[in-house]
Amino acid sequence: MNDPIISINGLNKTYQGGFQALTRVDLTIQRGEIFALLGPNGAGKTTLISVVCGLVNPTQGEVIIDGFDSVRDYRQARERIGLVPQELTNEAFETVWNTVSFSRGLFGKAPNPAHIEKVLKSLALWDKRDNRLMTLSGGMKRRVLIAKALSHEPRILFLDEPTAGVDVELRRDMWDVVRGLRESGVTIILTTHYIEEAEEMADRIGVINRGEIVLVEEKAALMQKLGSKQLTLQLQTPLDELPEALQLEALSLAAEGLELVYTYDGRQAEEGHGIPALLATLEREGITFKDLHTRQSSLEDIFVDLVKERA
Ligand SMILES: Nc1ncnc2c1ncn2[C@@H]1O[C@H](COP(=O)(O)OP(=O)(O)OP(=O)(O)O)[C@@H](O)[C@H]1O
Repeated sequence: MNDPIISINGLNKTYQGGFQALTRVDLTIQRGEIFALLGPNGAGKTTLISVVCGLVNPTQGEVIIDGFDSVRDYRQARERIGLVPQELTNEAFETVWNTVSFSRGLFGKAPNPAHIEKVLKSLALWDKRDNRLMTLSGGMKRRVLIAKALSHEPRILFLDEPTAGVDVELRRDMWDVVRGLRESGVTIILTTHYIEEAEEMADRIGVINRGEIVLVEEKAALMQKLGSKQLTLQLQTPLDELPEALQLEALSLAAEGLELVYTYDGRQAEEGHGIPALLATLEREGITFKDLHTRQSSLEDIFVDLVKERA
């Protein structure tokens, strides 16, 4: 798949006062994907999104959105983007319908009640269209934010921490909503602190640290490449030490000799992880086990490692 909807080329951003928030950022977002941007606090996520949305000017470099330059062709570029912020601002007394319709007007688009109806229905807000925002639950308010961002029919949706501070159930609902949007052809870029969220939803993952993109990878490939796996065997009888045939770097004893732990990475898994050989050796050595389990390192482990390495 190579059909970029956003191309970010050689982007630098130095704020007034001299702080460099982005350094040589190159990034391509493909049409129709869900891209998750991860990074620790202050890494530059908001700055990057703000530049892409034309809210902050780049110091160097360019952003092309669906063929339009974010600075030179600001209006056309901006029109293609919906930005979902974290919080609703100051519209407590407005109704859902008016708020969402008004957002569309801000983009200079002619009213289109049929579109607003479609958006509200897709976000399960149709029954609430005449409610004032102050009477909505937290989850509904968040969906109103999405409805507002979709009101002008953007092709790209930025979600800034879409589930920050919401409970687990609501988070799952939100994930379903986002997946539904993607089905409808919207390209989605989300920032999140919840690695589980990226793991659950993203097609590709980008990690930004100290203003630099340190990694961009298909989620599946990332888990394969960087994730390690562990096989733990619970032995029938404890071992004081490993017999010579089992003295391998990847093997260790744990739980006072009652567990044999075998660690291998994704690449080894692809090449044949050596588990059959290990089991054969155990049998030859007369070592029996009563149970076994495997564990795979999560995206969270991978992320922490990556950011730590570069700190
Ligand atoms: N207007 C500004 N002027 C000067 N420095 C700024 C400005 N806005 C952001 N910064 C700095 O740029 C860096 C990146 O900030 P940014 O808000 O982009 O990070 P972030 O990754 O979104 O962080 P968080 O996850 O905490 O929201 C921070 O060090 C911040 O202090």
